Parts: sequence; C-alpha cells; structure tokens
Amino acid sequence: MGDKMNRRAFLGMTAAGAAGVVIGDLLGKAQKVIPTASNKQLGTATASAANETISFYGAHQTGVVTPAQNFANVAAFDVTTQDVKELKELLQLWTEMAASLMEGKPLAAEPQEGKFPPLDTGEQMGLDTGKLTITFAVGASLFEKDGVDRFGLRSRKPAGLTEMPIFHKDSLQDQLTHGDIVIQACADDPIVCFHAIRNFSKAARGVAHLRWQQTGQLGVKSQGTKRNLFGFKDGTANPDLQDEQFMKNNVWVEAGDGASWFAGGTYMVVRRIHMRIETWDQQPFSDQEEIIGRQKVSGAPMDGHGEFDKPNFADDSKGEVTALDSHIRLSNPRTGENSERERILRRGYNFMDNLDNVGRINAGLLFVCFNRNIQTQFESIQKRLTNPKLPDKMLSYTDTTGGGYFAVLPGVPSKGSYLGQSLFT
Ligand SMILES: C=CC1=C(C)c2cc3[nH]c(cc4nc(cc5[nH]c(cc1n2)c(C)c5CCC(=O)O)C(CCC(=O)O)=C4C)c(C)c3C=C
Ligand SMILES: [Fe+2]
Repeated sequence: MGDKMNRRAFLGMTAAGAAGVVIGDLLGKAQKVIPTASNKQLGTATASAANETISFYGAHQTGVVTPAQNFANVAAFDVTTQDVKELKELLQLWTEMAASLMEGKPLAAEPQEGKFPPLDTGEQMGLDTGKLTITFAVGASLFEKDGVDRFGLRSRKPAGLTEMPIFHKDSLQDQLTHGDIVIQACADDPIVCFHAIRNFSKAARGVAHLRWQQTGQLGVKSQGTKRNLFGFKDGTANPDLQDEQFMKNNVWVEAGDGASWFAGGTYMVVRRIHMRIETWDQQPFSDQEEIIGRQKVSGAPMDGHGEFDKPNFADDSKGEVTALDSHIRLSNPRTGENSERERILRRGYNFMDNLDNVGRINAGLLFVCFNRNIQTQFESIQKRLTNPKLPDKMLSYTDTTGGGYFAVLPGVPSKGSYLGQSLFT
C-alpha cells in the first residue's frame, strides 16, 4: 500500500513531465536538498567537471551503438499487474526516472512529506554518472503468456519476437531466463548501474518484480579491444559503431519489417554463458588458439599478423590453418552473400559470480547482441555454432544457463513522450 501510494505520488509529481518538466528539475525545485556534511562536500553528481552524461532522448535508445562502458547490470522483470493502465504508468514513470538518472540528477534528494521511504535510495550521490545508459526492452510474454492476451497487446507483438528457444547443449535455468521486461544499465561505475536497477525495481513494486539480474564488467583501463575470460580479444570483428549504414541495414528495425510501432527499435539477444574456466586453463596454448581460430596475444587471425587482418578461409578449404570448427570460422564463414546480412552487433560483458555449489568458478560471458532480425542473424549464426554434426569447438567449454530474446523499444524522441508509447496507441 505504501509503495503504491509512493509511486502514485511520484507519478502525480511528474504529471508535469507531460508538459515538459523532467523529474530532476521538478524534484530539485519541489524538494529541498538537506545540506548534510556529505552532500555539501561532494555536491550532486552533476557538479563534477569529469561527469560525462549521455542524453536519454532520441530516435533510438542508448546502450546499443553507445561504446561499451566498463560495467553493466542487466535485469529482467515479470509484470505482476493485470491492469494495462498500471503497466503504462510504470513505463511513464521509468521514462522520467531514466532521463533524470542519465542526466546525473537524483530522483529526489529528500524524504517525502509523511511516512514514505525516500524516492531515491541515494548510493550514487557524489559519483560520476559514468556515461550511464539505460535500455528498455520487452519479451514475448508481455504480449501473450500461457495463451492469454494479458494486456490486449497480442496483435502488436513483432513477428520475430519469440521466446528464446533451447539450443543444442543449452542448460537454461528458469530463474535466469526470459522475462516480460528487461532493463540494461551500463556505466563506468558499477554502483551507478546497480543504483539504476535498484530504483527501477523499487518504483515498480506491486506492478512488476525482478525475475533475474546479471552484472558484467570489462577491463577498466585496457588498451584496445577488451578481452574475455578465455584471455582472447573479444569484439575485433564487430562492426564500426560509427557505421550508420551498417546500423540501418543490420540493427535498427524499420516500419516495413512488420509491426510499425516497433520502428526504431532492435532485437536484443541475451545469453548468460558460463565458461568452464578450470577445464579451459588446462588446454595447451596452441589448442586454445585453434578453438577460437585467432592468435591469443595479438588477436590476429591464424593466417594474419595484425588484429584487424582479414582471414582468408577461401584458400584454406580443409581448415589446415583455421579449423573448420573453430569459433570464428563457424561464426562467420565469410562465404556467400549471407555473411554480411547475418552480421550482428555484439556488446557483451564478462561476469564473475564467485563459486558454484560444487566449488567451480562461476564466471563467463554475458553475451548481448543487437540485430534487426533474430531469425536470419543471431539464430542463423547460433544454429551453425550448435550444429551437432560440426559444433563449435568452444561449445565443450561453455554452458548457457540463461538469457532471452527481447525487443528494445523505439527511442523516446523528447520530453513528454514515454517508453513504449507507440505500442499503446
Ligand atoms: C551466436 C553468436 C555468438 C555467441 C553465442 C558467441 C559466444 C562467445 N564468443 C566468444 C569469444 C569470441 N567470439 C569471437 C568472434 C565472434 N563471435 C560471434 C558470435 C558469437 N559468439 C561472432 C559473429 C564473431 C565474429 C566472427 C567474425 O566475423 O570473425 C571472438 C574473436 C574476436 C572477435 O571478432 O570478437 C572471440 C574471442 C566467447 C568466449 C563466447 C561464449 C562464451
Ligand atoms: Fe563469439
């Protein structure tokens, strides 16, 4: 009850958002900041000269073509309300919150009047926003669950948005898989990411709750392409983030692709891939390179010298230089016209979650990729990697335990609009 009233109060306060007032401004004016010793000393996040912020507003959401920040927190929610009005209100509230957080503004610096918990939990105060991006996406279950058209949205589901299938050798755990809504928070500070997810969850109480969440990180001061936990450079063959033509062709959904409300969105694939670190660490150096299909130190292809040299598979049809079942050769055989059309934008993070229940290191890759068509891009690649007749050599060293398929909502063009607005109109 308290939470519901709290959210209503928040929404009431932000009703002015529709008239173009952002939460941070509004709360900044409506609620005075107590000049405690700590915030006097630290100031608000926006006060820092080094504070780099990214605008929430635009035709596309951020966190897709944004260069990967050092930390990520990806969280999936189950929507518990059956009332579409409450779902819409939650998306409106999250819109205002996300815009404010990305600007480095606190949601509120002060307890509310009366006996309510503070609107902002506060652990980010004094921290740089760290280029925080917050990306919202929805799963197939939001449109239809167990055959039920829960919110009258069944007919709006983009055709390519299915529940993530179980691929060969997958070990999906229900509590780490799927979800009605996913929020990806990325920033150069892990507490900033955590703070965002925590406050979205807090604001959702009674309407949606966390189903799973996964943190991830990259090397903080590494030079060049970051490495995964097998010790290889990961991202070398990724498209150039400045390549707008590639993003238009392979990442952003267009109105003609199907559901017109989804234009400007993209499909997000998440795979929580546990890596059998202890087994991998016993493999000879040369075997590790053969499995990946690249040189470990430089990241160069097996037949090249520099990281960005192009492998020449055409002159190696028997796989004597780059094994036919190496990871890069199966991921991108570089034959036929499909190769370019199939290309995805990868944006993964390493995860390190202590030990599992039998004492093995519980670490791996939080694989995230964005693509315009899951079936002809991600799935086409994934099916080659998991083809039982010639599986990716790397498959013996990984177990995929969670993730899902999600539709990243189109961007919010300006203040006063909200996430998913086109879905409801
Ligand atoms: C289905 C898509 C992919 C999954 C799942 C996947 C998992 C995965 N990958 C690595 C490590 C590397 N991957 C590399 C390249 C690469 N991987 C995919 C796709 C998937 N990977 C693609 C499309 C490519 C690019 C292929 C190309 O065009 O050459 C590399 C090489 C360096 C690079 O280009 O990034 C590494 C290393 C791990 C560890 C992993 C799961 C745990
Ligand atoms: Fe890969």
